[in-house]
Amino acid sequence: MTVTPLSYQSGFGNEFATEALPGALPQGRNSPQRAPYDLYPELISGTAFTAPRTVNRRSWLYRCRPSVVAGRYRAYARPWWRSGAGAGAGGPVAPEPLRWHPFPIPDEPLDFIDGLRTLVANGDVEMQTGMAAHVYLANRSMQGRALVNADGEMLLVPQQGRLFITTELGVLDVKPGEIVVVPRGIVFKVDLPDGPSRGYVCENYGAFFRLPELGPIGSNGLANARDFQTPVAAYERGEVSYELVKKFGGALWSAPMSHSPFNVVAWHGNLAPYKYDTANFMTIGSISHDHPDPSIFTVLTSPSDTPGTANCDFVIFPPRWLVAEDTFRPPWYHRNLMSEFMGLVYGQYDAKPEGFKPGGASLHNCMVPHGPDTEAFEKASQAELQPHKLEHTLAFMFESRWRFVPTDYALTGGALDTNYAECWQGLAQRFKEI
Ligand SMILES: O=C(O)Cc1cc(O)ccc1O
Ligand SMILES: [Fe+2]
Repeated sequence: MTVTPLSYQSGFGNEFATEALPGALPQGRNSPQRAPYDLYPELISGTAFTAPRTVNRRSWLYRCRPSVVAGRYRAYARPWWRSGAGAGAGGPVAPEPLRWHPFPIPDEPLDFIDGLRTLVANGDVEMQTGMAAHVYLANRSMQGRALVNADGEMLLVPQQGRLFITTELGVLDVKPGEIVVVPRGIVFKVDLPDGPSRGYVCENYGAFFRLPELGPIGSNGLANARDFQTPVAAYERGEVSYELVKKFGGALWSAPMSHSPFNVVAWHGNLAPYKYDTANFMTIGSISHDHPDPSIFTVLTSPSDTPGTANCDFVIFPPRWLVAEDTFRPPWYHRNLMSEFMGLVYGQYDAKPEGFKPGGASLHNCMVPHGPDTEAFEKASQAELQPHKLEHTLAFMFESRWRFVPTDYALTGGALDTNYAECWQGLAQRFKEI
């Protein structure tokens, strides 16, 4: 790679333009008869050509060889990476809340691809709807291989260990607390500079993630566009052989390449990977009374065809001040239409201070009742309501309009907390008719 130290372009969905060699980006046209440095122009579109301008995404890549130069694909069986509502064993999904202890990172050599385990999924990759939530449990960098996902965009939430991500469009260094999104169809590889690493992945089969509308909040707030960081062009020199692993139609495939797929010398456009530091999230909350809906914590949303009812919302619960008066401050008890998958990057989550651990997960599907555990209820209903800062904590939620189906790995892989529902059984009747 030619770029050290890493630099980024700022903004969300901009018309970015970047070249690793001076003059490599054609000016005034996209596909000149001969491009500078005899590079091949190549288009990647992330939306239909005719998608409305505001949601149209495409980029022009100027590369040493076009992507079509690759060997034949063979099936690459990886049973842990599952797709869509058929991801489970096939039986009905019990209407139970589920929780998982932290997923242990195995000792056997596993890179990001082989260490990926699907926990829950919904929708259908063929219909471009729904999503999967995975964990990755990896202990070595992807050596001589690259990954490309035709089924969806990949939102990575590192929980332990930094990720050094090489993409066709440049490189990103992502630490826990930050997230990274690689669009559908962009080739990437994951190196692990910190050794054994764990994190969560949202594989979004639906509409690409975008910033939520701000409504009465106004023109600033939540995740601000300028805090998103997209890499500058960087390319690998020389004839290095690669294995290209492709997710396509719910299955994995592998093809040999006699050169690096990371051979893009310049690019421009608005379809690009980006990272975001959740520390920059401008959190909004109640400064009078009551616990607001968690939609105020939406970082990114993938809409569905029904307005306001997301294919997937990516929501964070970051450090913040709690100041609401005469208010039960943790989440209320609730049953929701939307299905909720949660993970914890670090610290404690206020509704489940003990049982929900960093590196673990929970699932509350459509209309499955849940809320603070007994201990959290006792504490919060008696606490003296001073301004209080929730510190050193970062939980998140992938929330979807479609019910999640847990996989075999999720149910029988050893991390399931079989006593989860016990955490509410101490909620005795307190009602007294006077
Ligand atoms: O269930 C959860 O812990 C997530 C959540 C948090 C909150 O503050 C309100 C609703 C909600 O689903
Ligand atoms: Fe909830």
